[in-house]
Amino acid sequence: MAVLNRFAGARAPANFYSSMFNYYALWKAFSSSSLSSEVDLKSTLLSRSSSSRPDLPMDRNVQWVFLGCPGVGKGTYASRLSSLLGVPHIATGDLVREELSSSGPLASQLAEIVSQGKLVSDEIIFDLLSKRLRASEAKGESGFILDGFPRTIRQAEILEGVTDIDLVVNLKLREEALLAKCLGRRICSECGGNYNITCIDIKDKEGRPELYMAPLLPPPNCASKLITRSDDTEAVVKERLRIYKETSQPVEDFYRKRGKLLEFDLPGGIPESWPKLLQALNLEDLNHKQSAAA
Ligand SMILES: Nc1ncnc2c1ncn2[C@@H]1O[C@H](COP(=O)(O)OP(=O)(O)O)[C@@H](O)[C@H]1O
Repeated sequence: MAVLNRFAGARAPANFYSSMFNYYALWKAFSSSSLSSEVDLKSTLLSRSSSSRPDLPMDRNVQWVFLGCPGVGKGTYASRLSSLLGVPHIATGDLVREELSSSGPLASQLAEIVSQGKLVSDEIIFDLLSKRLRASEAKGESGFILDGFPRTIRQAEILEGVTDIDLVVNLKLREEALLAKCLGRRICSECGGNYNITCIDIKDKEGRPELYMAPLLPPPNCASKLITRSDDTEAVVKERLRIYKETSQPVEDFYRKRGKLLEFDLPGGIPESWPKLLQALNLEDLNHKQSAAA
């Protein structure tokens, strides 16, 4: 249970609450460019932390982050782990798409940014994330697995300043597979299920399979309702990959230096990768117990 104890060790460290003033000091460091939405995120996260006050012998749920290039499968694995651990899976890309499909005031601005593969401003992201965290708190949820956030060093610094992240899982996959996986991605317009019609089959020099990922085909009731994300075109995916390398890859180093990064090379599709990921996270027993109870 080494990894789980170290990272998922549910109890907040003893100095977590006494160091809140440091968080405030750190927060103030950003205040020259401070945005009201950042303040919202801070107060939301602090109020979530204070719901497990140190004088109450209460554990808190995991607070994890998933990093990785577009197409790597962050959503797939983060969502499976969130069901296993009983915490919400919060994907900022989903929050952006929900806002986009609403008739809210931000929709047209977001449509333009997303269609070019660019990053949305920190102000908008903090605002969407704060709202989402408040909604989950109102439902009595605690902990989270963040997917797609933080994506810049500034976002990482702000998050680090307002709450304790236990573990950052960095999913990695060969570059050749990423573009193909984005282009093969399909979503059921009715249930929101994620599928992939691409079969990745990369051979080594002797023609042996080096990376094989079977397609993830939809069940018959979703098959006629599949849609493609508007930003999953070749030109936009290439731009998202470029921006990831330039702006988001430094976030890996940020967490590596803090000893929070768990690198995970995907060995193949879900059948090969999921058990290995559970092993790396020391969650095999929990998975077995839940499967047996189901
Ligand atoms: N943390 C973030 N900061 C800025 N923009 C974001 C963030 N998360 C999502 N977005 C916006 O939403 C889009 C879709 O995000 P996501 O679904 O995570 O895509 P990807 O497949 O590229 O990881 C991004 O291209 C970006 O425009």
